[in-house]
Amino acid sequence: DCFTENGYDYRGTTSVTVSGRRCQEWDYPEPHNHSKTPHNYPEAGLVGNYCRNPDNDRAPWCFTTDPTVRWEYCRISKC
Ligand SMILES: O=S(=O)(Nc1cnn(C2CCNCC2)c1)c1cc(Cl)ccc1F
Repeated sequence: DCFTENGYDYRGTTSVTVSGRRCQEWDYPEPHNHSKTPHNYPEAGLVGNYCRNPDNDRAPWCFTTDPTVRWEYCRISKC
């Protein structure tokens, strides 16, 4: 799949980052405790560990399950 503009409206199911790391679940604070939770951002589609752009960055991203890498952009093409 692909994302338009900055992916703010991306609601696909990719959950892999550009480096191939796995995305952390948005509603779980491990390994990275963070403020981008489904509770705080109910309109952002923060479901499972799917790549999203809740803070209007330049592309969909996610926190990673690697404790040494807090977040990364995702492996999704621009449409
Ligand atoms: O919980 S967080 O969202 N973590 C965080 C750290 N970097 N990012 C980037 C995510 C992609 N867009 C740029 C910020 C998010 C977070 C946000 C802010 Cl404003 C401050 C502290 C913090 F912990």
